[in-house]
Amino acid sequence: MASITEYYAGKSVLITGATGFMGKVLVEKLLWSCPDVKALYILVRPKAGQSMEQRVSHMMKCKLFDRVREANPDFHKKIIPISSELTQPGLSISPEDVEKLSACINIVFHCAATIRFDEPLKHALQLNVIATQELLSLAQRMHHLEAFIHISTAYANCNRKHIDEVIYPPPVEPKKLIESLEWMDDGIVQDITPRLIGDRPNTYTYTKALAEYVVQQEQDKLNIGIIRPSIVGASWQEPFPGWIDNFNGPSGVFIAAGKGILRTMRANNDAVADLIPVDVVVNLTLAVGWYTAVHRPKTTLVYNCTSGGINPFHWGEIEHHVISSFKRNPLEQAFRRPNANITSNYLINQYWILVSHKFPALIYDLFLRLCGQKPQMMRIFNRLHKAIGLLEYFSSQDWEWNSDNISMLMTGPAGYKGAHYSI
Ligand SMILES: CCCCCCCC/C=C\CCCCCCCC(=O)SCCNC(=O)CCNC(=O)[C@H](O)C(C)(C)COP(=O)(O)OP(=O)(O)OC[C@H]1O[C@@H](n2cnc3c(N)ncnc32)[C@H](O)[C@@H]1OP(=O)(O)O
Ligand SMILES: NC(=O)C1=CN([C@@H]2O[C@H](COP(=O)(O)OP(=O)(O)OC[C@H]3O[C@@H](n4cnc5c(N)ncnc54)[C@H](OP(=O)(O)O)[C@@H]3O)[C@@H](O)[C@H]2O)C=CC1
Repeated sequence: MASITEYYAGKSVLITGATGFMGKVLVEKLLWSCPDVKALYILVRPKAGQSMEQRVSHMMKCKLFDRVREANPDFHKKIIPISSELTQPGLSISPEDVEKLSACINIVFHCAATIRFDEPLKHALQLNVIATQELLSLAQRMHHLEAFIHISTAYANCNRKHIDEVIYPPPVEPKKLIESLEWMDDGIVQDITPRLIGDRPNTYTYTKALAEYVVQQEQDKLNIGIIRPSIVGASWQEPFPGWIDNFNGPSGVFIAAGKGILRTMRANNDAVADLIPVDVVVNLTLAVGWYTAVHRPKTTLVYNCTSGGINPFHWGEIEHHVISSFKRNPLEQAFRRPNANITSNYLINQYWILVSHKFPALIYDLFLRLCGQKPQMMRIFNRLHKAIGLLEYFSSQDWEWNSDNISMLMTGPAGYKGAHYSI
């Protein structure tokens, strides 16, 4: 049986979301560990005044690609950007590109999504569900497709306490929801969103659950694997320890604590902080791609890519590590000396918000005004409070994920023994 590296040799891979946090690490790892991969086609849109080409060339200059660049200065020749805006019909891929992709792609990794918790439902649906449907249709036109790997989230079913590696019935039939929202204006959709999402905390988890169902519907036509990472954090080992380029999830909270801005947050000290390093998720993704293509499981396999069941770490411990490491390595231009406490008590948290957040912000803004500068601290705290308000749901409770399929992948007859792809 071909090893993972052998499997990818000569293959053409399509990646969505390659400019994102996880996508970039996936591209790098493929180029590094599978140097004989034939080509990586990446769907990219122009953004923030930069053309697709400018964005890709900027991305390849990133420190993340240093080791690949050193090993093969021509590595960029393997990356073939395809212009695509995923929210447009047909993913706005030109007919020539559709033809090209249909003729050559062997494996698809679908990483693109909106991961914002406050995304309006229509947009989250458009990107996370409708674009996924469109990509599945495109995949069905690919003559040599061996596997379609969809990146979901461990929190797609966070309305349950115990989460198995199965696709649960969707909260609503996606097709019906898409049809009904089509004629509603944004105001109406906003009004009914809380009723629709029900016991899920945001439109992100809701639409990711719908997307899983949409993907599973194609299991008779495509060879599918679904990966559900929990809270994806900085890299553990590869390409070097600690790589991260965003403020999503806890990383923004950590930075705010390191800057001495965040002093209090509501979380459960004893709840498991299910963090998973991005390189571990990417290793698993490549292993799942290989397994799905080579072993062709009869039904869609779901992989709960979580850490809490194997190596539990708690929010209370995180508080200790974050604060002590920022004390040892202080950040530049900190507002105050780092010192943050987490509490599960609402009233205590409100008290400290008043005393340690709002009052100092007020004083500092007064000082800025007196110096003839624009006040800014209260605005920063308001944004921080909005962000942590959206995160609290995840830091205040525990989930239990079954991870039998991950164990099967690592230790079963197909066990890939971890070399170069440790998970
Ligand atoms: C002492 C420590 C204690 C520890 C306790 C820790 C507790 C942590 C708790 C719980 C974590 C649980 C998490 C669960 C996760 C589930 C897992 C998943 O499945 S997926 C991922 C989930 N998705 C998200 O994490 C998105 C969450 N974020 C959002 O939804 C939004 O960002 C939001 C609503 C929080 C804020 O939105 P806005 O619009 O106010 O801000 P914006 O657009 O994000 O960025 C603010 C500014 O920062 C810049 N910025 C962002 N990233 C940057 C970067 N890398 N470099 C420089 N600037 C950056 C931006 O450009 C922007 O600046 P400009 O206003 O445009 O000037
Ligand atoms: N980060 C996390 O903690 C977790 C993430 N996940 C899942 O992992 C996947 C990747 O997440 P992550 O890398 O963190 O997310 P990012 O936000 O960093 O990346 C999202 C990617 O999707 C692309 N994208 C978004 N909108 C469009 C669009 N309209 N057209 C074309 N491309 C678009 C972005 O492109 P552009 O650069 O142009 O914006 C970017 O490449 C997602 O499916 C997410 O749900 C799951 C669990 C945890």
